[in-house]
This record gives sequence, C-alpha cells and structure tokens, in this order.
Amino acid sequence: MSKQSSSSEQQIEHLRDTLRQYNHEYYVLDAPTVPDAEYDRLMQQLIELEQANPSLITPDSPSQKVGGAPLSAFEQVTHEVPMLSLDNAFDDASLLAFEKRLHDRLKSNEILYFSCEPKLDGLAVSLLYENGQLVQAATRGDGQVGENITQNVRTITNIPHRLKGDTIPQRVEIRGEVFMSKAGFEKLNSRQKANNAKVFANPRNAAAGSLRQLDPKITARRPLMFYTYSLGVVAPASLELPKTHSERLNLVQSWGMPLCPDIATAKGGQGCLEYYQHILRTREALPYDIDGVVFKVDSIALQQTLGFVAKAPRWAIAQKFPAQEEITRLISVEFQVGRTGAITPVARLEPVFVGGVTVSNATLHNQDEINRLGVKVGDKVVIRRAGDVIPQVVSVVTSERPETAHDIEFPSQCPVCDSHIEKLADEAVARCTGGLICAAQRKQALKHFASRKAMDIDGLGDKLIDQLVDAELVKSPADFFDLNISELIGLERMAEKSASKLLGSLQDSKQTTLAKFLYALGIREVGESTANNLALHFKSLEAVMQADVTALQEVSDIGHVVAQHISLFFREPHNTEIVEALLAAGIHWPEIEQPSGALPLEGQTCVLTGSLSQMSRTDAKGRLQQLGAKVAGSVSANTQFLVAGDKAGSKLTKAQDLGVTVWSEDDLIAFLQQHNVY
Ligand SMILES: NC(=O)c1ccc[n+]([C@@H]2O[C@H](COP(=O)([O-])OP(=O)(O)OC[C@H]3O[C@@H](n4cnc5c(N)ncnc54)[C@H](O)[C@@H]3O)[C@@H](O)[C@H]2O)c1
Ligand SMILES: [Zn+2]
Repeated sequence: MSKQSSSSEQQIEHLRDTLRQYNHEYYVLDAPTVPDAEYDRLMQQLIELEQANPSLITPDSPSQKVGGAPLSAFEQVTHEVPMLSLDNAFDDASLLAFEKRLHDRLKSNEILYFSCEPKLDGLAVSLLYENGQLVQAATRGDGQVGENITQNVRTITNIPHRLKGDTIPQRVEIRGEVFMSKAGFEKLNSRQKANNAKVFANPRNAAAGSLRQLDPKITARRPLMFYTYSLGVVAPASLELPKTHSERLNLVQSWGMPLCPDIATAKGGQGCLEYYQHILRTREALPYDIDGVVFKVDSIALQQTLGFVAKAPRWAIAQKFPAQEEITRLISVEFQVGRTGAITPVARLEPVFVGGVTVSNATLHNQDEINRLGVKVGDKVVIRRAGDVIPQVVSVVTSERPETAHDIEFPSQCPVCDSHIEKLADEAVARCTGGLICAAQRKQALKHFASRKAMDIDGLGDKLIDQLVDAELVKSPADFFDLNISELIGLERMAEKSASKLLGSLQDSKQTTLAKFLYALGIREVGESTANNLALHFKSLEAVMQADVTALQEVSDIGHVVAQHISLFFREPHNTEIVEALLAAGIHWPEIEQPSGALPLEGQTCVLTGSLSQMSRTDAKGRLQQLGAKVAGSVSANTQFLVAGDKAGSKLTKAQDLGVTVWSEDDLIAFLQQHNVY
C-alpha cells in the first residue's frame, strides 16, 4: 500500500469515528455538540476522500448510513418501506448539476416539474392509519428500524387520531416532520429557564428531545407540530392515487392531515432556484425554523424510474441555507455598561461567517447564563445568529477545551467609571452603582435629573443634553449649574436669547423640594412617591444619606430591595461627591416642619374617585396617608371628604347625596402644598 493511500485510510477512519460520535449525539441523545455546518463539512470531506478511494468504501461508513440506532427503551418498529435521507446541495451550481444528472439518467431533456418544500428542521416521523384510525407512530431510526412513539404522537394536537373523507385507503402510512414553531420554542425555553430545567439550543433539538420522551405526559406539555411531506405504504396496492407528488399531498390534506402552507411547484432547475431565493428571503418571517428547501421530481412515474442510491432517493435533493449556527473560539470577554447601569458580558470571538454575516461578538447576557453554559475563555463555542437577533453563544464544545482555558471573571468595579458593581441575590443582572458619574449611564441620568417631575429645568431637553455631553461640557448634573453663555452659544440651534433663558431656568430650578431632589438623583426604583415618602419620613437629606437598610425599611412602601438600592447609592463616594456639588451650586428646599402634635388629617376618612391629571391615585393616596388620613374605597356616612377627579361617577353622586365635602384635584394640591407634601 502506498504512503498516500495509507494516510487517506487513516484520515477516512478518523472522519468516520468523529461522524459516528456526532451521529450518536444528534440522533440518539438529541444533544449535538457541534453545529450542523461543522458536521456537513466533515461529511463532505469523507465523501470526497471515499470518492477518490472507492476501494475503501464500506457499507458501515456514515456516508452510506441513515440516522442512528433506535433507543432500546422504545419498542422497535420495522419500516415496510425504508425511511431515507436526502442528498444535499450547498449552492446553485450543485442544484443545477442535480437537474443535469436527472436529464442524463432519464435520457431526456424534457422540462421537469418539481415539488418545492421548506425543509423543516425537526425529525421525521411515520404515522400508520388503518381504517382511518391512527394505530402506530414511529421515528426514522436507522432508516430500517425506528422507535415506537405512538403514545407520544397522540399528544400532538395537529395530528388527527382519525382521518376523514371517503377516499381514505384501508391502510396508509403518512410521513412528515415533527417540529416546534419558533414561538413555541421561545415559550418552552423561558419555562425551562424559570424552572431551572434544561434549555434547548435550537427548535430542532427541542423537538427531538420532546418527542423521544419515555413519559408521554412530558411530550404533551411540549408545543410540537406536524407537517406531512410524503406517503409510505398504501394498501390495497390496487388503489388509484394521483400521478404527482404534489397532488398526493393535497389528497392527504383533504383527509385532515396538516400540510405546510409554503409548498409550491416549480418548472425546471431555474424555477427551483427562484423558489430557493423566495424562501430564503422570507425565512425570518416564517413561524418555523428551516435549514433549507427540498426539491422533489413531481411525477411519481419518473421517481420510480430514477430510484434510490444507498441512503437517499435520486429524485430529490435538499438545498441548504447558509448556516445559522457555527463554531468558533471565545477569545475574551468584555463587560459593557448599558444605559441603566446593567453590566453585560460580551463574548469576543474569532470572526466566523454565520447567519449571512461575519460575527465577532456575541452576548453572554449575565452571570447566570455564563454558569449555565459553563463557558471558559479559550473554549470552542457554538454561535447562533438567526435573522436580526443578536448572536448568542448556545453551547460549548467541551471536548475541545484547551488546557489554557480559564474562567470568566466578573468584574467587581465598573469598567467605565470604576464604581462598585452590585448584584442583588434575586436579580440576574449586575449593575454599576456609579449612577450619576458613570459615562455609560450619564445621558440617561442627566435627562432624568432635568425632567419635569424631577428638577423641572425648563428648556433642557433630551437633544440639548446629548449635545452637552458629546461636547464634554457636562459630565455630572452639578456641571449644568456651571454652564455659561459663551459655552451654550457654541451649540447647535442655541442663540443668545435661548441660552440666557436656559441659564434663567437653571437658576429657578435651584429652589426645589427634598422629595424632588431625591427623585432627581435617579436612585434605582426610587420613583416620585418613594422619594416623597423618604422626605417625609427622614425630613432631611443627611438623615436619608445616613440611614441603613433597616432604618430605610421603616419608610412606608420601602422593602428590602429598594432599601438596598438607596443604601448602596449613598455608600458610593462618587455619588455623594455629586450631591455635595449640587448643594454647593445652591440647590435648596424648605425645611420640612416637624408636625406639632397630631397630623392635620388624623382621624379623618376620605375617598378618591375619577382620574387625576397631576399625580396618580396611588401617589395621592400615599400623600393623604402621610397627613394622617384613612383612605377608604367607598363613600359612606363616615366619609369626611371625597377627592373627585375627572369623570367621577357614582361615588360623587353618593357623596353629594350624603352631603359629604367634595374636593377638586386643585383643592387637594393646594392642601398638600400647604402641608409641604407636594
Ligand atoms: N450537529 C450534528 O452533530 C449532526 C449530526 C448528525 C446530523 N446532523 C444534521 O443532520 C443532517 C443529516 O440528517 P438526515 O440524514 O436526517 O438528512 P437531512 O436532514 O439532510 O434530510 C432528510 C430529512 O429531512 C427532513 N425533511 C424536512 N422537510 C422535508 C421535506 N419537505 N421532505 C422530505 N424530508 C424533509 C426529514 O426529517 C428527513 O428525514 C446533516 O446534514 C446535519 O445537518 C447534525
Ligand atoms: Zn459605571
């Protein structure tokens, strides 16, 4: 044996071993470790090597065999007609070569018609109906012997247990694909995540893993669907069936079987290529995942003339789409800070062509996701990019982990501003506590600070803030108060008049309330009403800043999580520096008086009705309660007053009948202001 062929032999053996392992993972375990594209490349290499060395072809080569062995846990079903695979075309040229092979073999150049079908990415199933009743369902298995999955298939809602119509054969085998819709897959995965259960990498794995369950009750909870794509055995054999594949599909549909709505027929290879382009364009919008399209010679007579090779019919071919999953290496992980301070780990990848573009970054979401994937820097990872969705890392090829691989370390300081990163036990997301000083969060925080319900700085809109930050004139809210006329005039659409007007409103805004100031700081989950409660409870900024988590939880409506956010905010020196700078700039508010003795509404019951325009009902209720009122749900003789907003109805009528005092929203606001709670 020459050196050359002995090395080919070794190469062939190595490829076969690898492919056998991948087949086992994919067909038997429903848990592939490499993307289909990688599998297809190795298979292509094997086929080419075998073609160059035909003496080395053996019947047990993966290139000659279909699928994988059936699981012994299931009863076995021997297929009366083998369930085969399909040949692949990876580009237009090989599709046209397929058409040419057909013409050559048929010794005719007559135009061929094709049934064109989306290649659903699920698994092949054979359904046997006797006298219209579903009596058996089986997987493809190794093509000869499959698994009996009748109980599981009975739980798939779009598979009829009984066929309808008067053309039903006495015995008929209907073949098609069991798959999961994209929406069903998303739903299943979020349910699995919530239950800390296995998350599926893609709809194909989810469908296969769900169908081949030993407990049909589990299958029943999985959103599986079925589409028909061919017939197997039909009896009696004398039965007249339509002469084309596409007409047969329509007949099967008339019996109540579901048929993919995107099937069409095409004229010649050229028509097939047009169909391919059409489906490729609509791929994203389709409700199910596909990995290509299938072309089948439509004439049954011609199919019979053409026949089969070892593992596939000669009259059909699958033209694959560009892969949506690829394999590459994780080079490093960077941490990005979002507008709300959320820290997102981003995978830096060796560039790889996937989903039609070159991808070099993918999101890793958060620490929980990193733990779930068990991914390390240096690992080979499977990347999925479907449509416009940001690329995801779906799995790790742990068998190829290099010795140098190391854990991903989550930073404890913000990579942008160096503030502490907090991660609450019940939240997946880690956040930068830098708030006001973190450049990543700056624009967002500044816009909030200037907004109407916060510092209410007239004329300081979002666009202007963008400009001020981009021109590096403003970094923290305290910088607003250092702006001068000449800096402002340099900006777009800012004349002297508007600039001096803005300086005027900045000056005016310095007179505020403690509640508004606390709200303006943008502490996480501290909304208007929480800020108000804080102000009323602690009465001074110093007291709020010094309060610990326990003291903060004494404030009405403040729970453990919010208390932690507040406490962490004021433990961060960057934040306290800004608070001091703001006070130094002249921001001030009236002192909140210690109520002497009883609260003004102590012992009074009131009711709120209708809609308020300047605050929410919950907010109004909170403020009234702070002044000692009891806020009830319905008007009675014990009601002291009713606050009636817009479109007040029966409660207002009843109050008027009972002679209860009625306040308008303006009355309410005047009262609240008088008592410093608005
Ligand atoms: N990632 C891995 O480790 C791994 C391992 C094994 C196989 N695979 C993938 O599986 C492919 C080989 O699988 P295969 O042998 O099942 O062949 P195939 O998937 O290329 O084609 C045959 C199958 O297509 C399906 N199909 C969908 N729509 C159809 C339609 N309208 N008409 C007919 N069939 C339709 C059927 O299930 C049928 O069995 C590989 O190319 C690879 O993509 C991946
Ligand atoms: Zn930061």
